[in-house]
Amino acid sequence: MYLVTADEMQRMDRATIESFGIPGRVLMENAGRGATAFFLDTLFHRQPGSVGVAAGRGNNGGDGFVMARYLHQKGIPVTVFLLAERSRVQGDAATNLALIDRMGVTVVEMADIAAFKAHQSQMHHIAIWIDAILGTGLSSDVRGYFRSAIEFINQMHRPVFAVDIASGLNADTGQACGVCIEAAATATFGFAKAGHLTYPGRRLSGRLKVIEIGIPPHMAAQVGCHQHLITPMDLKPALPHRDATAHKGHTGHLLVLAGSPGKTGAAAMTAMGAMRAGAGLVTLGVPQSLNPVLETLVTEAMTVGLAQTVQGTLDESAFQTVQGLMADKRCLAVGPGLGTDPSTGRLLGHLIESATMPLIVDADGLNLIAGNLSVLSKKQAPMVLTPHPGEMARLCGLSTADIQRDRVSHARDFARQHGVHLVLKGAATVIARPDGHVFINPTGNPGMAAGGMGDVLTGLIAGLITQGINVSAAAQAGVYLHGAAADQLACSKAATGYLATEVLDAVPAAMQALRSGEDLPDWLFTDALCYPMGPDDQ
Ligand SMILES: NC(=O)C1=CN([C@@H]2O[C@H](COP(=O)(O)OP(=O)(O)OC[C@H]3O[C@@H](n4cnc5c(N)ncnc54)[C@H](O)[C@@H]3O)[C@@H](O)[C@H]2O)[C@H](O)CC1
Ligand SMILES: [K+]
Repeated sequence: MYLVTADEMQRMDRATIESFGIPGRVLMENAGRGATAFFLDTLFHRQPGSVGVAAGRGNNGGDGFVMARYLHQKGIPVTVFLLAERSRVQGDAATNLALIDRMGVTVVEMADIAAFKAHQSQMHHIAIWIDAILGTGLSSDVRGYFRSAIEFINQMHRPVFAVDIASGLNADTGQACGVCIEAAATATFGFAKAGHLTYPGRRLSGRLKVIEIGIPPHMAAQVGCHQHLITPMDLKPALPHRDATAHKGHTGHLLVLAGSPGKTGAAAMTAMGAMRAGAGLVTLGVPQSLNPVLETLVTEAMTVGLAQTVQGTLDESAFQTVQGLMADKRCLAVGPGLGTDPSTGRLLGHLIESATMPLIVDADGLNLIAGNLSVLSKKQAPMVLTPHPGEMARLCGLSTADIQRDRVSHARDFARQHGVHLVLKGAATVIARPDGHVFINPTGNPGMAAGGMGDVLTGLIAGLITQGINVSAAAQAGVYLHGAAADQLACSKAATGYLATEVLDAVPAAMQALRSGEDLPDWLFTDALCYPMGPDDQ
């Protein structure tokens, strides 16, 4: 499912009006009518009461006027608080303002902060707010009058319904521009915006529904949109298919190189992640002194002890043996618990240069290449890197806070520059392809902030590649299934405290649910997909 930027949305909006002759007023009408239906379903029927529409002077305000009209027609008490001089409202918004005037909707004009303050007592009676202050036209940090108005609405602690996007939220990055409405629900138009699905925007948007307003769907590809939300519908066709006559020789063989003293669990969970994803065979190469431990830790995978350094990490001299092991493998996963010995780093360099099958690098593997990114240009086969924000910061020579401020751009730029698939982990994991397309994951929950989860993910992605599906689809499906399995545990067990090994065990059921289940609901409970599954379930 496409996710769009503010600029792409504006271009689609314009193209729809100009090329198809659909008037802007019709789009605004569709937007306001669709938003009203979602507003009534999701917030109003639970907490009926007087409605306040906080409206700006642009088209976002115009959508708010349309909503006020529909609510008024239904006999719902509604007051429009216009945060601008009437004379500054223009175009379709002005047309709709004139309409509600004629229908007798109360419009309170508050041209400046003084007028706003003068009407505060009237606003205290509002039970539920519609935020139509700023939409995709937001162009800078919110200051002055609008900042005070947004803070005032947030401080009232009434449910807020955002029109298109919570006012103050950057539609592209999901960051608050100085201040932002904290919405309980958002109706957005045409397409979800990238900022709705990236934190903190995802939390600030509440429940999100995309309202169809008449923009032809093919427009997204036409204007060059390159961001996507991962959905079951998109994933299903790419999942590995298993023939009735399949045997383990058909389902692929993976080589995992992982582990060092004190980090044997990472190696075991990576291998088991691949098995849980359905890989036919997994061989786990570990420093030789750890082989006896791994033999008992993993029952289903085969293990091989390899040459080690004095610190007990994999040694460069293991390369020849590893080359032999690589001969019949469909995928190579390197990094979990590997340690950062320079000799291990040289071994990894040789692997990157020589591997002819997809190679996935995680954890210490990433730390080992962070100081030597030029090695990436020597790769022969597709590579997947799976950094968490701290590892990404090391790869980019930036701080973690820098990365988190614009996760999508950093992931996309790195993937493009180095020709790799980049999985930037964390809430709303971002997967960037070398061609610049970016995929955002809807599944997962804060209970996953625990040791071992990343090792499981590496195993899942590697296990899917091993079964022959393309690298991009494997990265997306692995990330989605990892989060879906954890969501299942968060619902059935507890929000925190479940273990990475339990996520492993929950993967097959998550895969089954993905294969046979439905698409995402037509609205998203963006902050926790697994909790109430419909507007009436809360
Ligand atoms: N997507 C569609 O096809 C449709 C969208 N609609 C709605 O239109 C808005 C976008 O409307 P626009 O008039 O371009 O901008 P806004 O209403 O978001 O902004 C209005 C106004 O605010 C000023 N402004 C910008 N930034 C700031 C700031 N930081 N502080 C103060 N003021 C600011 C700016 O100058 C603008 O003039 C979209 O979100 C939808 O809700 C259509 O109704 C239907 C088609
Ligand atoms: K808004």
